[in-house]
Amino acid sequence: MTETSADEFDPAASSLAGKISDDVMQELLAVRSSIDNIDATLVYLLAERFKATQRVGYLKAEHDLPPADPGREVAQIARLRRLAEDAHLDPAFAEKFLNFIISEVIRHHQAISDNHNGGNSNAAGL
Ligand SMILES: O=C(O)C(=O)C[C@]1(C(=O)O)C=C[C@@H](O)C=C1
Repeated sequence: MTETSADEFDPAASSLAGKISDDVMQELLAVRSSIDNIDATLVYLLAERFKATQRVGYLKAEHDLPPADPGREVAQIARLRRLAEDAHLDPAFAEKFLNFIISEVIRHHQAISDNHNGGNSNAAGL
């Protein structure tokens, strides 16, 4: 089987090795195991989201629609802020995070559109 970068991951890697008690290190590693699972899930979720937005990007390019839809973004942000509050997550962080993702999506949409229109801009590597 081909070795992937995930196979090289050392879950016990730490700058704290040898500096803290074994008990504390064991507890830290146990919590980090959950963090690693959550981070992996985030990567898969983001990959799925970008697959979906790529379809939107092609649809928009084919129909000559602008990459950004500010009205949609306002609704999305208001919704995510409400969800964040319910989940006891800082709504300002949720908004910043969504804006960060959306700005990357818009960059991808722009690259798809430029490509579709015969340009050679390929900022998003698409
Ligand atoms: O739904 C769209 O129209 C998209 O292009 C997707 C998306 C998003 O990432 O959620 C990105 C850009 C738009 O401004 C709004 C939303």
